[in-house]
Amino acid sequence: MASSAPDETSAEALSTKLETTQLEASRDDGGEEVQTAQERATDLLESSYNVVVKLADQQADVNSPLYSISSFEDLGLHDDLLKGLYNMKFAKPSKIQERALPLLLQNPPRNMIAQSQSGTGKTAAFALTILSRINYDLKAPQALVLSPSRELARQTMEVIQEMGKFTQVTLFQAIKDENTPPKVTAHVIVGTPGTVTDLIKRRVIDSKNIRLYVLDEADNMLDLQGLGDQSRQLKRFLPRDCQIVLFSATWADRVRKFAEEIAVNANQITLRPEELSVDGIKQFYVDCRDQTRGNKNRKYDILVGLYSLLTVSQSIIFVKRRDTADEIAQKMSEKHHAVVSLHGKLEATQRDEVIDSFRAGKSKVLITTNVIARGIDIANVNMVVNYDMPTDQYGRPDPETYLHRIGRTGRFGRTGVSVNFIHDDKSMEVMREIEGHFDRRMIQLPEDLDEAEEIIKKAMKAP
Ligand SMILES: Nc1ncnc2c1ncn2[C@@H]1O[C@H](COP(=O)(O)OP(=O)(O)OP(=O)(O)O)[C@@H](O)[C@H]1O
Repeated sequence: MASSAPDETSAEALSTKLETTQLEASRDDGGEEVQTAQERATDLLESSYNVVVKLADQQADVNSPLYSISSFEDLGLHDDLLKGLYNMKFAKPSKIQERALPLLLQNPPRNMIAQSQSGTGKTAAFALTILSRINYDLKAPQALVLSPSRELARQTMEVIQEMGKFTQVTLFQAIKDENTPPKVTAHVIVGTPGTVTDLIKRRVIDSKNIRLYVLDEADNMLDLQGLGDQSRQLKRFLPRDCQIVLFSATWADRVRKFAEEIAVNANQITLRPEELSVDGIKQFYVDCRDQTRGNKNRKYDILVGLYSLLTVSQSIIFVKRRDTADEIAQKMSEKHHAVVSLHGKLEATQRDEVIDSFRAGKSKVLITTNVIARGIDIANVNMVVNYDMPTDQYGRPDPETYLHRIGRTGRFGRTGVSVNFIHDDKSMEVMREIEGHFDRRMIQLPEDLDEAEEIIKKAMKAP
């Protein structure tokens, strides 16, 4: 990398700018356990609801996952990367960045299994590692990032591109239906497991120089119920000394052992389930059970009723089935809501159009299945609706998916609201189990939708 002189985007200039910004913050429980050798810490969590967290506030709450004692300069990053970070208006590292980066960058490289609450900046942690480790003179793939969905792969690619703006980095997007050259020479490959496996097998991607293998949403990527096998199989194509980095907000016990098998002797940063909820996200439910009146559409009527009252900047509604997503989207469009639906049945190009239009704010409500439950980062999403509670393939409660879904709001210190729609005793049971898992009570919204709207509105504003 060419060295760079600090310019008007320097840390000082940036922090002065930040200190003049009006922000609010609050604190609550949460925590983190860093397990390099014996080091352990129990932490609290802070949330704020503006774009950046005021430095002074962060310093006041040492237990926030957004708090750190270091600066990016302290982490020994190259000037070109610092410039990239300032350009993205990142003033200070979050806790996961502060803790993970020195471990990720140590030599000889060590594997890493890391956990941090949703929206706390895991992507930047591995993106900076990648950009720090590349030999820019070698025109060959050196880092491979796998994501569970094309939407997340595209987003991650853009983040690395943006962060590496002042470097010579080149990237390749290995997702279905992309134009593929005969030979990929880009430094970094970001893709989904199926397409990457196919390209490696066809030798379009030469894996011999890959020194960094990152599984984002790694629990999902290693879970046999998820994308398991391909991500694990891919390891055999990689050099033996390749550094393996696994990141997620959730690590169900059943997948942790796979993680430890694939990332041997890894440094680990872990959280307890009760520390995982982001306090900026206020969790509600509405009881749509209707034993007396026999209104089959009650759940839908409440949904539309709420949306006609609420002023939400952007929101995501999660449903179980693709046809439900389309059906609700159609009905809500008829009521003049700017709605789109996204699920695995759409063509790749359609999926790209839908998510791009939502990201650009052209559509306000995105109705989707679990395809984008993970990782998607859209700042204006201030409400998530679980129209159907998340369950696994056997109908059992799926707390991990729940956490990822609601984590599409309340990102990096912002506030957000989640609302669960409970339509029968089974869905109530699922919600209660999820409450127990995270040790969090969800607040019931009143039947009167005007009152419910007031409560939601207040929660969206409250720090
Ligand atoms: N140090 C920082 N300063 C300011 N903003 C940051 C910083 N680090 C990350 N962000 C921003 O915070 C948001 C969330 O980051 P990111 O998407 O990496 O979260 P995550 O931990 O990967 O979440 P998830 O678990 O949902 O995948 C992004 O918009 C990112 O640009």
